[in-house]
Amino acid sequence: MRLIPARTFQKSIDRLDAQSQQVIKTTVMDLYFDLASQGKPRASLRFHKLDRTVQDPGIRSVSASGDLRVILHQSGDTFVLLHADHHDAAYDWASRRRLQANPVTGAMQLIDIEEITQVVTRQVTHTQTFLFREHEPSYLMSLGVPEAYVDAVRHATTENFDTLFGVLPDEASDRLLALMDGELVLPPVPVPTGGDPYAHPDAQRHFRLTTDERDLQQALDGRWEEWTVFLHPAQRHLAERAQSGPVRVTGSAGTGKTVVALHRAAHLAQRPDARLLLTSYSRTLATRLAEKLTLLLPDPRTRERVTVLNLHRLALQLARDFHLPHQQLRDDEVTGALTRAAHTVGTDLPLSFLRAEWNAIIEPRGLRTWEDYRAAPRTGRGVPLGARQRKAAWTVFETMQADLRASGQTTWSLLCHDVADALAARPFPFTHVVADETQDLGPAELRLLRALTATGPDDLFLCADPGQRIYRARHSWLSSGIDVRGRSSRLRINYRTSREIRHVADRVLGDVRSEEDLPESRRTANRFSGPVPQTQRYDTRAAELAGLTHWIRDRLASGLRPGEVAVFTRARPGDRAAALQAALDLPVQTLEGDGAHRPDHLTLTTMHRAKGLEFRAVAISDASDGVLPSPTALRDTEDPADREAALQQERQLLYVALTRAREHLLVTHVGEPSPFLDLN
Ligand SMILES: Nc1ncnc2c1ncn2[C@@H]1O[C@H](COP(=O)(O)OP(=O)(O)OP(=O)(O)O)[C@@H](O)[C@H]1O
Repeated sequence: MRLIPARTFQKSIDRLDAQSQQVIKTTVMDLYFDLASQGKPRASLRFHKLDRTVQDPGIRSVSASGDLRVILHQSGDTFVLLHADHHDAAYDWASRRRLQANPVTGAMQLIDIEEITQVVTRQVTHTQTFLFREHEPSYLMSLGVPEAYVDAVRHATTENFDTLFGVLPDEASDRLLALMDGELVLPPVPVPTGGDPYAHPDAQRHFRLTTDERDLQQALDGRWEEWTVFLHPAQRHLAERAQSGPVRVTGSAGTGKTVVALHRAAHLAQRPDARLLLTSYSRTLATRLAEKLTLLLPDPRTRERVTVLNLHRLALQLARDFHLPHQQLRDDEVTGALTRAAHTVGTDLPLSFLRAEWNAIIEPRGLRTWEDYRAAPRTGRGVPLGARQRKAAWTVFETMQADLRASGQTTWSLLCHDVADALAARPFPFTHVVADETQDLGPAELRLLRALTATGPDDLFLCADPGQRIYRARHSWLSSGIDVRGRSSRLRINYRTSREIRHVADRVLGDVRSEEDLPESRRTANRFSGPVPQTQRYDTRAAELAGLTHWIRDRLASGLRPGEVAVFTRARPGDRAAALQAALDLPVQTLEGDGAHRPDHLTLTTMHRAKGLEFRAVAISDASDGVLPSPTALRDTEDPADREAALQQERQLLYVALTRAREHLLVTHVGEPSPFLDLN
């Protein structure tokens, strides 16, 4: 006997009130014990087939207390828990569902028949170019398209595929998107004759196969969040597959890259000799990763094999251990040091040029000698440099570096290079490195990551979205010794945001290029629809604050908790935190500390700190002309290439902020809107 919970079952229990949830849990455990011990449920559960209105003859109902019902499917001694709800709603749900194996892959699929009828009707009214018409039905089914949807898929057009992809199983949408990107998509291996339709990787996205009593109890206690158990086949493949070298996982915002990084870390940590680093950009993100990893690795002995630390802290820790200079200069202090060196040397090169050259070439690459600088390519720099000028510039940089060394000071990139150099003479601290948010790593950080573990199988696993690069200019990974060719994969199912929010964010972002300067496809399928994002103009800051307060109150009144709502600003929020706190009479957190999740706090923070996080409702405050792009970010960008890069980073920053929202999005501006919001 098997009792298999489906993803739909867990989602349905989540929607019930606490008391009903408890009743359902007790009923399911009773059912489990009855089936396991005597092969049939006790009479009081009123286990029975549903009437003729149901499309699938395998559908059954079980009575929990009162009018609560559990809908399940029986086939021989396999029982699948599908749904739980009050009587009428449960029966209505059941009347529209069919559980059937895909005729080509053999994987079990749950189908919503009414949805098909609606989608097919909508699809066939269109007469534009059909996207998948040339593909044979059997090929489409081999990609995971349920038989009942084949017709709709063959009628999909560039205008309506988005809605269709929202209702197809994720694995099918993912493969169809890959076809649209021009990839050769190989079907998954089908279930062998006589094999188990629930064991196929496609089915594991929807059904939890291994169920003993403890496992079932955990599911019922809500200890399996969807992302912990129901991985998409592409995510599972990436998390579990042995790799011959560095891997790059890419995907636009909300496509589950962090989830894959967590599962990859948990998978590698099963090896008894593993010493693994799981890292991300900021302290907040590392804290969140650590919280989530514990869900995947409840056994402390396995968990101990993983160090979760943001790269800054790790580098600083190693620099201290290795007795390297680690007192880091702030940006303005770097400018001061450069000004002093220029003065000592007596150059006539403009300071803005020297600063840009230091930022783009010398510091990130850790250039220490004239020979290295002379040989360094200046591709992408707008201002050409003659040999004499180059030598003159180097004299300034050399003087500055000598000054820094003499006073035990350094900069972030130089520190990374020093630590990487020191590691070369020591045993590798880690057997594997899994890193998230790596689009923001420059040459220095990449070199450090590379130096942390030996080159070889399963060494580096890097998740990145080039569209979310907000700290660094584009930089080739290959030139930093990280070769992911043949080991690069894209995730295409967006689990976070509504289709409406994604559309706005994608339009703000525009085209994106990869680390190696190749165009990046950003096609994704969203799993749900939501309210249309709003843009609101105000004439004064005070009116804007009042508008924001009103919007937040509405969200809270509609049932959202304070921890599910966030406001993001381009500049530091300053006294706005206190003003919002007073207006709403709620605690407000700015994420400047450890970044731990506080469900009773509203979040008000910068767009930069929003990176990697998510909220049900997000307001972007003061996205006004003159504020975004930030004039400070564009300062010292006389070189057109620098200016273009800075503008692109500001645009990507807005994209990051917009894509933190799951359901509700408000963008406000005081006076004219940011030019990035001009979407026509
Ligand atoms: N297989 C899955 N099933 C259900 N939910 C998932 C799955 N994978 C990811 N999610 C959910 O989707 C949301 C986005 O996931 P995640 O943060 O991993 O995306 P991301 O690609 O790292 O996003 P970003 O680049 O914007 O930070 C999270 O709420 C996560 O729990």
